[in-house]
Amino acid sequence: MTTSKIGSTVLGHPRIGPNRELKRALESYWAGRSDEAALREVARRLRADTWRGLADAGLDSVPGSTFSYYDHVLDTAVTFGAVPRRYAELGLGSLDTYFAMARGNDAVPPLEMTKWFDTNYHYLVPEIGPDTRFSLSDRTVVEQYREARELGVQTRPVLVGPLTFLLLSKPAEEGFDPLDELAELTDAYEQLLAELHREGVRWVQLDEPALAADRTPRELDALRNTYRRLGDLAERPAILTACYFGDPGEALGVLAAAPIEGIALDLVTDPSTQDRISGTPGLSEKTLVAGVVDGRNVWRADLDRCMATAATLLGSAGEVAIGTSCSLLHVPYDVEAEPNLDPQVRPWLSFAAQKVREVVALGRALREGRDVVDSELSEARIAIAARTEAERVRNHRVRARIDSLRPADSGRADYAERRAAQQESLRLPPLPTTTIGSFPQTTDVRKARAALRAGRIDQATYRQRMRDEVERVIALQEDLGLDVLVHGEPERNDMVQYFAEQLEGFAATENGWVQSYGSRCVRPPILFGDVWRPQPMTVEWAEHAQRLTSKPVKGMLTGPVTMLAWSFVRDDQPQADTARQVALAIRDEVRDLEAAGIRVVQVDEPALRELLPLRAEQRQAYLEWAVESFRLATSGVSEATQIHTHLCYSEFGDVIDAIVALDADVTSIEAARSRMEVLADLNAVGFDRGVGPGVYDIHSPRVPDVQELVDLLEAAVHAVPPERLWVNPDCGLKTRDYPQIEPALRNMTRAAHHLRA
Ligand SMILES: CN1c2c(nc(N)[nH]c2=O)NC[C@@H]1CNc1ccc(C(=O)N[C@@H](CCC(=O)N[C@@H](CCC(=O)N[C@@H](CCC(=O)O)C(=O)O)C(=O)O)C(=O)O)cc1
Ligand SMILES: N[C@@H](CCS)C(=O)O
Ligand SMILES: [Zn+2]
Repeated sequence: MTTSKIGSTVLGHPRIGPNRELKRALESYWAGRSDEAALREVARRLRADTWRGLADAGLDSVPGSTFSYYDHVLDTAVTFGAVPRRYAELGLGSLDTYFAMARGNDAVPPLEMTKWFDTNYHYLVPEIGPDTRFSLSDRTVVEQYREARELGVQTRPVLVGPLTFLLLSKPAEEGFDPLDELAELTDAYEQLLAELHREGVRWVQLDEPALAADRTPRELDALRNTYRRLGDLAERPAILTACYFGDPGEALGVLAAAPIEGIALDLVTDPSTQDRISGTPGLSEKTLVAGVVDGRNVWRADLDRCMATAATLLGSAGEVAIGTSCSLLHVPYDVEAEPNLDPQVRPWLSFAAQKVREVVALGRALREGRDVVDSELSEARIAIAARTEAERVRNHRVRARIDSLRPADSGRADYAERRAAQQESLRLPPLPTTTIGSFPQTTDVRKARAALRAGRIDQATYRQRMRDEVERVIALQEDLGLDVLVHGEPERNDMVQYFAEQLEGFAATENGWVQSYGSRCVRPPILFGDVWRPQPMTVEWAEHAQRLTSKPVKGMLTGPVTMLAWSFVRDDQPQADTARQVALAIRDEVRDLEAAGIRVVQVDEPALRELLPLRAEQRQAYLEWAVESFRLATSGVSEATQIHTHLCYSEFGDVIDAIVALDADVTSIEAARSRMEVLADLNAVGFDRGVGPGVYDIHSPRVPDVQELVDLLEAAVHAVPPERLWVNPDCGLKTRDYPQIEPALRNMTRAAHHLRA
């Protein structure tokens, strides 16, 4: 096989559309406002624009699978026939079967959704069982290659690699191991590779990010066997295996020894990857795609440093190509779409469009010499120097305050003392009922915010509408008989962005949308400098709500770890230092809430598990700063103030000790889908605080009936003494509608009253 060069490339691209065209088309189709043909047309246009844009920008190799109707892991499952029978039997067309797997419908719940490694993107978990018959069942990959070729663009199809696919899957039944099916799945990949070869595909990219996590000898053997088999196939495109989100460790040697043509490495996340390359035999014949441009953060690349890295690799591989560290899926489209960004910060940034240009410039510099891209190099140099030297980035008040912190600032009074003081202050019934914070973000609420942005209404009108919404939410909770109320968070566009917009050191974007799952997007704020809270951020809303009721209203804040996890964070200081600064800002807010008469404050940390390093050896250091920052944020109040925290996204096993160490008075935790198993895990580590295992899954529109809630609560009471048990949903209600949540919450309070009796 003669292998063409890769030169310069990106490993993947955003796909929601520069103006969220796909989001709108999907939601319109799901709501029955438009038909399949209209949706397919939007999709076709987005693909064409992306491929042409990448080719016109000068990338030597354009990734093919830059589009997905919902999720690329689901796409791979469908390609190879991993469609569980309950969806296939619905008798729907291919697109609606796909959406049934993604979203569920009246007849079936969706596949489980979970975090894509340590990112804020969520994928659908394939279910593999004895019934799964892998075969090349869907030829979208081939069709899209043809579609691009007709536009004059030669693309490199991208799929999730076979090992990562099975490692991310879950067994359809107990005792079944998806990895046992690797040989059959590899047959199906072989079939696809052969078809792609017949079409004229030159390179195919197989993503194996699972190699950035610890892998067992059995898994490494499976990797070896699979890539040997794929490599030995006579008629196939060249194979590029992409390892990203960290150092592939021993797996690099396995891949280097495999008969494949290329390996893409993430040279941003972990410095040890670069050191590993020179000591790895077998690379000298291969293409090495040096992932020197950060694919998941937004800082402008230091092109000189990237060039230096690429240059040191030149002797190690047959071809050194320039690439991004991972897919650009995790960054917004274009800095140019942000006219109102802070002008000082703007030149420091690079979104997908800018990153493509950086990769192209580096590719040319490596091939033709630095002179050909002299202006790009010097422009980058000026921006990097400006960012390094900017006084804006340092706030001396914050630094002095951090320096003066003492260990006592991260600890509260003894729990027994706190418990007594809180009982005295709150006088709650047994099994108190509450919610996690947000109530439905109705169209009216979002329209009011859009109107404010567009200048159609003024601040005062907007605020009055939000205050009216708070009144409705409080009245509803009174009517439902909940015990600890919330104001409902109507004024928040997002639980991270809302705070970032009010804190110094953060910049918010207007159009910097990044896909979180399916059609849902977020605009991660940009944390560029020392963090400072100029004034209270939530107090007036909590106070307003508290004035409307005699029940305690719970103040609602986002914790330091989650603020970092869901922002683009600075890369010029350790995350622990940044987290401490954010913690201080939250600490001040918690104290101000207390001073305003708020007796319960919840500090959400849903991303605690998400930021856990993929390699076990790095976890302890992370958990230490994560816990310390939460404690710093929450330890500034008296013992009578009850601190709650909330965690979602299950899989708490690896962070269970950290949950105890947070020292919150009450922890609400996702549990409905795992039938309360997390309670036993908490007991096993001696957790003795209040706990609210979520009793119903807010991710589904289904309304649970009283009996099933009673059953769940009975299971919970078996694991936790009733005086420690709280009753609440799994997570916030912002994505649901009132017709779903009213009966669900009513049933929840009824179930709690039943158990109390
Ligand atoms: C809990 N989750 C969150 C994560 N990350 C965050 N940063 N925030 C989170 O809450 N990660 C894990 C999970 C992921 N889950 C979700 C759930 C829901 C969404 C979601 O609904 N996103 C919204 C956008 C939210 C937002 O920013 N809203 C703004 C702007 C709204 C908007 O688009 N307005 C329209 C006009 C208004 C209209 O006509 O409706 C416009 O500008 O065109 C706001 O409310 O002001 C989404 O729509 O995707 C995300 C992650
Ligand atoms: N308080 C937030 C937490 C979501 S994880 C909410 O209720 O939406
Ligand atoms: Zn949650």
